[in-house]
Amino acid sequence: MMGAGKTTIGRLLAQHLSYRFFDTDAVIEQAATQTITQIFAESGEAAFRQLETQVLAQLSPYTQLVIATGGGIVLKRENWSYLRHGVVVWLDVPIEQLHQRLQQDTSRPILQDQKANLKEKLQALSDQRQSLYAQADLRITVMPDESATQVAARVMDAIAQKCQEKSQINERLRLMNQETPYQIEP
Ligand SMILES: Nc1ncnc2c1ncn2[C@@H]1O[C@H](COP(=O)(O)OP(=O)(O)O)[C@@H](O)[C@H]1O
Ligand SMILES: O=C(O)C1=C[C@@H](OP(=O)(O)O)[C@@H](O)[C@H](O)C1
Ligand SMILES: [Mg+2]
Repeated sequence: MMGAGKTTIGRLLAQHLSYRFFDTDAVIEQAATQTITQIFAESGEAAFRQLETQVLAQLSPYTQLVIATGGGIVLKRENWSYLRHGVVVWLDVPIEQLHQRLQQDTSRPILQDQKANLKEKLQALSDQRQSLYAQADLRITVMPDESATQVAARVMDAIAQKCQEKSQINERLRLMNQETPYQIEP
């Protein structure tokens, strides 16, 4: 979700891993030489979503990078084929924290006309997207008082564990394929 910490924690993860870091919103802003707010105002959300897909498609084949996406990346089915090139992490942050973080924010156009009932808007967006966020490989439930550094450390551990599980499964599959096939008596 917006405000969950994707940009902040993504950058920390990249530093820790010595990977390159890209934020799809920042790449779009640089390429369009417009802010996200200007793109929404002048070209509309659909145009923004197209740019978002283009940027993700261009970044996804690369390895050794961390991509922080916008919270709406999950909305297009096509985006999932690109996201699946990597390990997808869902930072699940309580609405109360998102609300606190985004009250003064002016850079997220979807929230700007709803400031009076920001919490309701966030709750509605979260409800709409919950089943999509749940398609992530990893869900990190962030505690209200957890710092970005602490969250980044937990994401690192969870990714390491996920990779270990995957390599164990692959090793088991490899061994199974090596076994002599069962012979049926004539
Ligand atoms: N764990 C955290 N604890 C407190 N504030 C955070 C934490 N993670 C991010 N923030 C703050 O919340 C705001 C939104 O973070 P950001 O990384 O831009 O989120 P996103 O990219 O998911 O929208 C920023 O002001 C950031 O400093
Ligand atoms: O959730 C969304 O639909 C959006 C999230 C934003 O990014 P963050 O999630 O980094 O705030 C940005 O892409 C745009 O304002 C739309
Ligand atoms: Mg962001």
